Amino acid sequence: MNTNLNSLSGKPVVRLEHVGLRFGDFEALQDINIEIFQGQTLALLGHNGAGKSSLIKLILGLLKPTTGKLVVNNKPNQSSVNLGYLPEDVSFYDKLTGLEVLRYFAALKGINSTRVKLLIEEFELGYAQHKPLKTYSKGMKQRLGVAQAILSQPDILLLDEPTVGLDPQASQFLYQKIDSLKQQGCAVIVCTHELSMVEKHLDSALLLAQGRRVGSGTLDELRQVSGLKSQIKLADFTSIVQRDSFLASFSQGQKLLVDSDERSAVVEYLVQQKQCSDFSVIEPSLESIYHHCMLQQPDRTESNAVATTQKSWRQSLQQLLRPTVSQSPL
Ligand SMILES: Nc1ncnc2c1ncn2[C@@H]1O[C@H](COP(=O)(O)OP(=O)(O)OP(=O)(O)O)[C@@H](O)[C@H]1O
Repeated sequence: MNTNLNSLSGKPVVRLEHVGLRFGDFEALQDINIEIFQGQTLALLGHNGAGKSSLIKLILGLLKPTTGKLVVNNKPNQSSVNLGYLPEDVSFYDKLTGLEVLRYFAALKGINSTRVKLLIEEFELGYAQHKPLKTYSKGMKQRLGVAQAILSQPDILLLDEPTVGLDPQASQFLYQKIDSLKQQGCAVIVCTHELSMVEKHLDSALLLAQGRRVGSGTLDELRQVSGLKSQIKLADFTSIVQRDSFLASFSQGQKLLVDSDERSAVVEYLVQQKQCSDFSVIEPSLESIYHHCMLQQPDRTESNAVATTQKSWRQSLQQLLRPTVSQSPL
């Protein structure tokens, strides 16, 4: 199945058709079909070992697909594409200063010093630019890492866990930068486990489990496909539901639970009923969609001798979620 990640405008800059990747006997990725668009952010999600970093390395050209076809920016190979990359564990030589690091990468890429100065300012590193990296905090190093990744003003930016270990403000800062790059037409691919943070910034998501696609699309598309219900909270729930049989038919606990295709009709009804105007709608979060998609997967680990850890991952997730999922789909 071809997963056109969304129907938003923009040019596809990355296309994978039936892409598979093997390491010896181990299938790290299987039958991945995606298109990634200019000016959009794709969140790449999945458990540890799902294949996210491998997919990023395929797009970068650091790995070659074992099967299928991968086209990046309509070019025959990635060496002629302007790509930016922040690896998972970014580490620079820590005796160099921030400025020296950026100058070094700029020289490698033939970029002038004006761009370096601009990025130092933009990433708020001016006060520390002459200090060695061993004195930098995690947040400063990540800001420097992202500045390095966008030195060449890439068409495609790949960020492998850019906000891991960062405080909420530092993460927010990086996501604001990512948003502004995307507005300039860059296609951004972010691999992360921080679902609530990325949820506010993504245009689409690809969910992987054990190397397979288990969900993809915009948040709305993922909500629709998951079948998870939205919650509607009413200020005066009990008295309203007691006198309204239509609303009562959706009630569960102290809230209304509605399918995505019922939501707008129920909201419209509430707006028309003047006594029920004080309400809020809570849609299924990316995190709940993620857990739902993961739990829908058949356990294929018996057939894959290398995947013992993935099996234990699945068991712990089931244990963790079983009570919540059985009480409420939200
Ligand atoms: N060079 C390699 N040789 C053999 N197996 C590999 C290699 N690189 C990755 N793998 C395996 O491929 C699978 C996918 O790894 P990958 O690093 O892509 O996962 P990931 O989703 O990025 O995980 P994490 O969230 O932990 O970073 C894992 O089982 C991993 O052990």
